[in-house]
Amino acid sequence: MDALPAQPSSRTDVLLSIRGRITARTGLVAAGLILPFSAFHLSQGRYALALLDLLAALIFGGNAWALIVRDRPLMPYPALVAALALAVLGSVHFVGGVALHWAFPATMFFYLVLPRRQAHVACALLLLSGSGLSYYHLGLANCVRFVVTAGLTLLLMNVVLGLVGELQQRLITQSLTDPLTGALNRRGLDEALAQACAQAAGGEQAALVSFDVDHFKSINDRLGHAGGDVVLREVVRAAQARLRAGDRLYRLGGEEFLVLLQASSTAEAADLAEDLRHCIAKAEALQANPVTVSVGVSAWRPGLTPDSWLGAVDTAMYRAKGLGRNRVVVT
Ligand SMILES: Nc1nc2c(ncn2[C@@H]2O[C@H](COP(=O)(O)OP(=O)(O)OP(=O)(O)O)[C@@H](O)[C@H]2O)c(=O)[nH]1
Repeated sequence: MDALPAQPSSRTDVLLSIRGRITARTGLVAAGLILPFSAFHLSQGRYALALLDLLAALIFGGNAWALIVRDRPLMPYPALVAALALAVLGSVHFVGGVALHWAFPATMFFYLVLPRRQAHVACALLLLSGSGLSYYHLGLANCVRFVVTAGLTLLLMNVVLGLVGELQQRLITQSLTDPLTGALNRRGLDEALAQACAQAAGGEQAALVSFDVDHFKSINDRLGHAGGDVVLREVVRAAQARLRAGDRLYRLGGEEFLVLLQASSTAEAADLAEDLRHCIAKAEALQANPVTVSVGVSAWRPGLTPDSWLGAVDTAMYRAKGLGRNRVVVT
């Protein structure tokens, strides 16, 4: 059974959703910091360098402006990175090896605006050319210093991004999971149903199974609320043991659950629902206090929307209740 739908991880692109904001803010700060250098070089008669810094400040500032006002960058991020790398190397050309200091914030910026792998490549290229220039301008000892400190900067940046990715994954998992039972909660359900409807309309089969614990109030009355919680956890454990990879189990609230079955016809979903009812009734951990469930089944058919599909399976489940509970009703 799928614990969670696929989510972005530290291995994919952890900054995807906040890249624009990061780029706009760092761009504004960078433009503000670089402009005084341009003015200084101008006052010293170093016109080429003044122009280079002015260009870099305009690119950063213009890009930040476009992100803030139009919500999209002035130039694609790889082009921005290339411009920045050229500005760093250009500074070294005009000022000498000391300008290699710019390579440190530049490489960190690369990791903020590019996906990890692209940033690795961009950093490798900049550091390779930077170490060549460092050797040429500053000699072997300073070249080694540059390579080691730049390498450490990259390492630390990757550690931070790795931690961000881990925390992000943990937050996503927590926000989509019911803390009591470990089933999925309602949060991701609307999206999953909309996706399943779209796929089903395209020819794939899908079905919903809704089940509700019978007389759960009296179980709570007998065992206490904590005992009722244990029962809910065991019900989920028994159900999960029967579900297949790709099936998703949601806790809709209280003692009501929903399973989204991929690639299932009405007959297959009905069989699985019957198995679920049986597995829960016979669950070893529940033998001291056996529980039964009433189950509704609804395979997707043309015309069903996420809401009407949910309504259909709910109606089937309530019919199972009305017919005496502990049974499966297929709609
Ligand atoms: N232990 C526990 N009880 C809960 C939780 N959420 C809801 N409940 C209880 O579940 C019970 C649900 O009762 P009802 O909706 O009357 O349904 P029922 O007794 O199962 O009766 P039928 O569904 O008609 O078979 C209520 O007593 C709620 O307080 C929970 O997280 N833990």
